[in-house]
Amino acid sequence: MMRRLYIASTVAFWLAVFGFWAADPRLAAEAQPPAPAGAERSWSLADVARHATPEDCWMVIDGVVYDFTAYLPQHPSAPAVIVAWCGREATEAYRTKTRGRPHSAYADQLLPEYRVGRLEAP
Ligand code: HEM
Repeated sequence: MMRRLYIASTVAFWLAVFGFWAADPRLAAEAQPPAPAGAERSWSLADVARHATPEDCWMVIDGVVYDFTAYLPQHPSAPAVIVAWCGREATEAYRTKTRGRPHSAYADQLLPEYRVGRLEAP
């Protein structure tokens, strides 16, 4: 009788251990390797133009598409200065701040966080 109880509880223990292991979300993450670099999404200018409001603001800078919606409230200028570029190709505006002077290296470092893909080849 005790022997059966011992075997049953041992089996139950290891089943529980296996169950927690199999349910670990980190395993699911490992099962799906990150998308290869070439698999980044491409967007057309028409796609970008559909995100042209302060509540949904995409831009293209140097062929890269960014979603700056979350950044807009942090931008140091008057909102209108940057919002005017939502939904548009904004490389020149970014390079010159529309005032003939470039953004700082710090500003450049912020860009990758907002990247959502590349502009598709014409
Ligand atoms: C594309 C349209 C944009 C325009 C027209 C624009 C314009 C400006 C202006 C007028 C200023 C304040 C005046 C000055 O510092 O000279 C400024 C500052 C700044 N902007 Fe922008 N900006 C744009 C996009 C961005 C983006 C996308 C970022 C970063 C994600 C950014 C980051 C900053 C930062 C960090 C500053 C503080 C000064 C500096 O570090 O250069 N801006 N911008």
